[in-house]
Amino acid sequence: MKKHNEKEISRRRTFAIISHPDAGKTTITEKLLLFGGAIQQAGEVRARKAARHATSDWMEMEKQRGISVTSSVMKFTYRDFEINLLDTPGHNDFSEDTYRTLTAVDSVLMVIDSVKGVESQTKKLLEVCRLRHTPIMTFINKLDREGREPLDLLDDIESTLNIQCAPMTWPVGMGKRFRGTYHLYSKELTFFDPEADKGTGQTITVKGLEDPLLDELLGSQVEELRNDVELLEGAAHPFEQEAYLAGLQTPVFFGSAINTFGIQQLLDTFVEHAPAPLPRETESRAVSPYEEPFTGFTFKIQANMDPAHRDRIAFFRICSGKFIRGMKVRHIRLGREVQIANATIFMAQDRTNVDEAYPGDIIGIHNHGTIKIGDTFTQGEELKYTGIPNFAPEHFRKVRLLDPMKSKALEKGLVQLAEEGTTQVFRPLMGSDWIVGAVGLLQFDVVMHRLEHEYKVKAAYEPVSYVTARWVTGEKKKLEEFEKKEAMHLYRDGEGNLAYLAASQWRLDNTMENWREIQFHATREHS
Ligand SMILES: Nc1nc2c(ncn2[C@@H]2O[C@H](COP(=O)(O)OP(=O)(O)OP(=O)(O)O)[C@@H](O)[C@H]2O)c(=O)[nH]1
Repeated sequence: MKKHNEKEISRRRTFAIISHPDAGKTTITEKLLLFGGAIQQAGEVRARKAARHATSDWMEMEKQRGISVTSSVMKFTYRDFEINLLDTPGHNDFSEDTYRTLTAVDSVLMVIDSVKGVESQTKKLLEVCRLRHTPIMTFINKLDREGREPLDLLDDIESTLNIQCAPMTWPVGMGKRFRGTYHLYSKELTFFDPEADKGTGQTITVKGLEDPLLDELLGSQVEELRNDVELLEGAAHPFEQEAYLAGLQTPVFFGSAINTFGIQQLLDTFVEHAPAPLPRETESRAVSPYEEPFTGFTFKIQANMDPAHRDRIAFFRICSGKFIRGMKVRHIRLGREVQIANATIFMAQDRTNVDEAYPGDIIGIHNHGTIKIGDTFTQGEELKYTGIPNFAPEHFRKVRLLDPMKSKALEKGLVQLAEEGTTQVFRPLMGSDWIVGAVGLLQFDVVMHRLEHEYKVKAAYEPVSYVTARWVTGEKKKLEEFEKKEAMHLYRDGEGNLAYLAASQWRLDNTMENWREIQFHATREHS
């Protein structure tokens, strides 16, 4: 098969950073952008983020919507590579979008705080990567602080996340005694020097660990390094590109992001080893990025700046072919030809109109609610990309309508907001109160605010005792029986799919145990 656009595709890297809040994601993003020349000084990303988080009040956040759109995708170049870094909202704005973004990347960078080890949010995000065998590169951050023993950290990653570690660099000391890292493959010793440009002092290549030059350079700390590396032989794995690409092994780097130390090593290995855009599955076949016809899918919808217009931006991942402004494409779900006259590409600093784009790139398509998450666009072929699911919510609220005359408007608002994908809505089989479910708590405030301002509906939340949900499917008769017996806990989501809500994990496990013929799903593909 002829490889179309080969040069452009092979130099693209599309990835996201996964980490627990405070591990250093923003700091690393900033340093990566500095290397890419996309920002001139450290602090720019943080300033934008601070503006976004200055208040948890949604009114304020709404003013900042433009900012969150721009920082959702950051495109920059490094050496000859075109890099798309997709933001995974953390803290307050953690939502289903955070999970779904991971379905649109080709690899991820996992950041671990050396003091804290593997933390809960990292674990959750990694589970999502596992669904697609996404390749993972690891950066262990904050070596300038007294953290856990490096061997202990590798053990934590291996056992908690069930992935092999292949250390690429190894730290010499930590905290006040942090001297730098030794590269296990290039045999380079790189000195940490917080005073130097980019936190990095001299780099000296030695002949190996036994080289007496190391004794001279490291003094008494050389034994520590030798002992650690000897222990590594039994405890860790040599780097294997295939195992990394299969998501079975993660290459590990050590550094200090705030001091820019270790970032360039990481970035160089990343562009050289991380995968270029990969083939993607559709319901009928896998599509290679090198195919000539243009195809791709939507993974995120964001309401635009002006709430009065219900204008939305669909974040669209290109999977094959070449995008050219003004091109006609087929919107598969609607079975309609549409012209994409106006798309946006997200540069690290701002948004610009895009004239052409390639697989791996993310473009923003303006629309008035016609595009939904998971929608496929092609140049004619009937394809539907898979693997862009909804994720089961973890928080729930009952919605109480304050003006009974507005029940239609409430329904419309809840369903439309759910279509944007950060919340889900559930209508009970018995009773009439809607339930909103979300992966992150801030989304509840967002829904209330938008119901009031965009749909003119006044409502309030009431607590409800659910903690988890599963979509259920099964053979017709069994499902009817299940519906009858469990009706109190059964709901239909915005698209009419049956879902079971449970008040505890124990309750869910128990129900699953009792209803073995019913299938319970933690994710649901878009119809
Ligand atoms: N000592 C030390 N502190 C660091 C390092 N990297 C980041 N930090 C600090 O750790 C804190 C969190 O860093 P961020 O980059 O904001 O972390 P984040 O993961 O983006 O956090 P959220 O945006 O809250 O999710 C900040 O105070 C940073 O200055 C490092 O290498 N060493």
